[in-house]
Amino acid sequence: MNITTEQLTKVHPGGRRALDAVDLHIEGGTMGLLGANGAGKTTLLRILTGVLRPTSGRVTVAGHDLATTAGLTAVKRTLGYLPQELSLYPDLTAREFLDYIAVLKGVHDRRERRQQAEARIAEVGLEDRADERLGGFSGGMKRRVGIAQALIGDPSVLIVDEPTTGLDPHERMRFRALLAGLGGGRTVLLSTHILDDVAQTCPDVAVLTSGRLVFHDSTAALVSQAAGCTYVLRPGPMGGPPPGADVVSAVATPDGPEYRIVTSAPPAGARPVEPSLEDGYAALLRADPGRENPEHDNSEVVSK
Ligand SMILES: Nc1ncnc2c1ncn2[C@@H]1O[C@H](COP(=O)(O)OP(=O)(O)OP(=O)(O)O)[C@@H](O)[C@H]1O
Repeated sequence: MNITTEQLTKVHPGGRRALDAVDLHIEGGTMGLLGANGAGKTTLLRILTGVLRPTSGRVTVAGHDLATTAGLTAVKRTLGYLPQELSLYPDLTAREFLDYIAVLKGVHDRRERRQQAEARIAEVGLEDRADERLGGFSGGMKRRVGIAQALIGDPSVLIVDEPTTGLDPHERMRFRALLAGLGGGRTVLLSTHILDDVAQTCPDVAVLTSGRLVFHDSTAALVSQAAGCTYVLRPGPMGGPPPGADVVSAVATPDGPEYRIVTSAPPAGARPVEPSLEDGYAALLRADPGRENPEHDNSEVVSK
């Protein structure tokens, strides 16, 4: 199912231009959405889900125009959303909560609701815990319930906002495996700060910077942004990273720090290495003048 935005712009109350003429076309499959804090990711997701209205521009999901009441209703039926902050009722069991969400989504037949809840519980692997109260769930289990509620109605578009933030490494791995399994036949849009999540689950990726779409291509193409400019450097115990280079990581070694850098002017002794997604992302942002302050210049006066 495809999603298209044309010249999509959102100026929030107070004048913050969170999205600036974004033209985006997603044909299907799983796409990662990256960007610094305040880059506009959540604003974009909230517009796509119909929670927020754009200031200008057009959004269509599977050909339905979100600006029309009929289009909005059709899109809400075909779309599941896991927001950053999902309120779970601690006294409800997972099964009761999913039943409640199904009621909110308009599933009035009790037997159908039960079938929906069972199917989603199985899909996210919570069969053994479905009758426990949500208040006792771990962070990872809560995210599974979050995905399960988004899947009620078997939507063909799934939008997920920073689902692995705060999860421990094992929970994150399990969650990634779950997300990868949901992609078949669905369009999944995953917003995250965790580049590994994108590297592991998303064939395609888009990057927002200060509300502008600065990249949309395959994840491999983002990695290759750093081809020929990624190095490892050990400057010795007293040495620091070379000025002008982006330090992607620094490892403490007995001989002093080892820096992984992205630079077009490698210092003597720098060893070239194969780039990762982190390197590619750093290389992309190097070219962006607003990278030091993602909110630097996108305020404007809004006239009423
Ligand atoms: N309701 C609002 N009212 C006013 N400004 C807002 C509102 N929501 C977001 N903004 C501003 O719009 C910009 C984009 O915010 P948004 O939450 O979309 O970014 P983000 O990329 O999701 O950030 P993060 O990664 O920190 O969640 C920010 O400058 C933010 O402060």
